[in-house]
Amino acid sequence: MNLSEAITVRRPQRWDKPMDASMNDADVAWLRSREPFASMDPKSFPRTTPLEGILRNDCRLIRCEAGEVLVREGDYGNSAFLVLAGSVGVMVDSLSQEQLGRTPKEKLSWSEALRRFMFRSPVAEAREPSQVVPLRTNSSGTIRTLDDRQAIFLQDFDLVMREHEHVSLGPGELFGEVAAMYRSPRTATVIAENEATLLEIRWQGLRMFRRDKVFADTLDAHYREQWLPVHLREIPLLRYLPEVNLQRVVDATELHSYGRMEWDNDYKRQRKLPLAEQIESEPVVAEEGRLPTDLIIVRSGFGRLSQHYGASHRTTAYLGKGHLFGFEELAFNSLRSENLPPKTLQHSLRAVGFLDTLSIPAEVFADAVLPHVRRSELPAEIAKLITRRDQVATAAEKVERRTQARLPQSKRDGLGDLPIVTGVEFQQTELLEFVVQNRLNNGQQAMVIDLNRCTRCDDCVKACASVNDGNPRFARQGLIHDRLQFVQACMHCEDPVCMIGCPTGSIARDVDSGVVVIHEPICIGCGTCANACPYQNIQMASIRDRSGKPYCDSASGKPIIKATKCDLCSTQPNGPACASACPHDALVRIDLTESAPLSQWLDRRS
Ligand SMILES: Nc1ncnc2c1ncn2[C@@H]1O[C@@H]2COP(=O)(O)O[C@H]2[C@H]1O
Repeated sequence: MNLSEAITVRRPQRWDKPMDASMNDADVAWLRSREPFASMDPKSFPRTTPLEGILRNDCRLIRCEAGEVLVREGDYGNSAFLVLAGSVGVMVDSLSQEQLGRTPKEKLSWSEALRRFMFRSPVAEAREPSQVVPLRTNSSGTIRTLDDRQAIFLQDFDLVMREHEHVSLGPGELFGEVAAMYRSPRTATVIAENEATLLEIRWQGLRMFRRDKVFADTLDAHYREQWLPVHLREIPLLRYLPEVNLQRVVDATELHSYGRMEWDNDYKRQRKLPLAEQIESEPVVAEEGRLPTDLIIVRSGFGRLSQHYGASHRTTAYLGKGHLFGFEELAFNSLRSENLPPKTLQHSLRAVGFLDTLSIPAEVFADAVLPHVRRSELPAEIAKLITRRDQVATAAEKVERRTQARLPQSKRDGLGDLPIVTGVEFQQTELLEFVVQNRLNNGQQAMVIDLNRCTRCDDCVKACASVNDGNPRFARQGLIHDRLQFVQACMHCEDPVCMIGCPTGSIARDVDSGVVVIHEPICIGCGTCANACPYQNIQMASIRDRSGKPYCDSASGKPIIKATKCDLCSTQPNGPACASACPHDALVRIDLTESAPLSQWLDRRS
């Protein structure tokens, strides 16, 4: 290429779009005079991202009023908040969905489902008035515009604060850092107790502030003390650990982050790369052939397991939240007899998009964790190894008692040479690679069609429309691999990017079922979720009444718009209409966050 003909443009910069364009020099100077920023050493920050720059571009000042719901338990969010003035209450007791303005989706009875079907409106996207705006009962929240924001308020705020235990946070205290740093659901609802000023810090800024050692250490110590024990206890392997052992694990665990949290922005570009290049571009967490040094637990994000295959790599499985890496190798190494060489890692682990891990050092794993893992939770080969070792030990004790002679060590451990299968055996490598490449492994309820059986009758689409206001929540289209079509319908993702930034908490995950639903009365139609969904599985729809008249906003005269998507027919007595309507058993809703369900489904059909 002749460079003299090139068109030179300024490459987009990280701070081209500040979080709050109205943040000015005076605001930044004022913030710099307050803690924790006053004590931060500007020299800790690189020239390209100075402290003042982070304050100006990654933060915004928010004024809130008593009763405003600032974050809701269970939501996803990517910012934290520093209290500058006033106070907020962190609700120790969970508030009900109704108190947060959401209407729980309850299953309809068969008769009610039938009645609704019979009397459904001929108008597409028809809604009753109660579905358009929140019911103004005493317990529901109301939406108000505050400055340029849509804020949701608790109506019976005084009563809620009196009746529910809460912790008050005042000036200088930070909240919302758990979800912002670790991409996990909000652990509590936080409400403004009075008129308060907050500094909202988006996660990129929060990570940059960690350049200041005191700030980073404070944040880490707080996480380690308050949240790490909770997160570790959620991992099945550590469920039965005595308290003292858990504390040992807490003290020794290291936290690591790989890749970029905004994976959703990158993946469309990356998936066009040839596979080898794609894999090479992924940050390596642990490498095949090396000795395992830690048990790695996926805290959030996604990982790819691969093995060398000729000059390239072959994907063998993918990992998601809660999955373990290196377990079998570490267990083998700690149980093996001395005459056997230690096992090296059978796979490499790479971050796909972003990956947050917890690493438990090998010796802590061997001493404090492995002895307390239930046999039923161990891989069969490892359980066998332990059983054989215990049998030998018991036999040795008997012999010892009888003969008073000591059994030689080599003999006692001599049954360790059992075959150990490490990692996940997988034949459908190309399918796995396709799933990871297109980040379909984010889907907990992906819609997959077996094209060998599908006759294109569209009964699935028609069934969806019949239970969804005359408008199907998907079209029979989507990525195809071999005989499988991965349909563009909400997958109820493990990492629900769509839920980040919803200003009213309208899009939320049902705690029991894991289904991501939109609570329409509090949806303000801003489109944040639809823009954020990396798979374009959310549509914005103008809504009407049963006679076909559009609803319009009384203040602006503009049509009322609502976000719509598949809700997995969570109110239907028979589950997802798409799957039940398929006359050819060609459509399935399937969990793609694990490799196994898809391969098992395919095995059953072949
Ligand atoms: N028991 C608690 N004491 C103080 N703050 C809490 C407590 N529980 C939760 N929080 C804060 O409330 C926030 C809710 O959102 P996050 O989970 O992102 O981060 C959480 C913490 O910052």
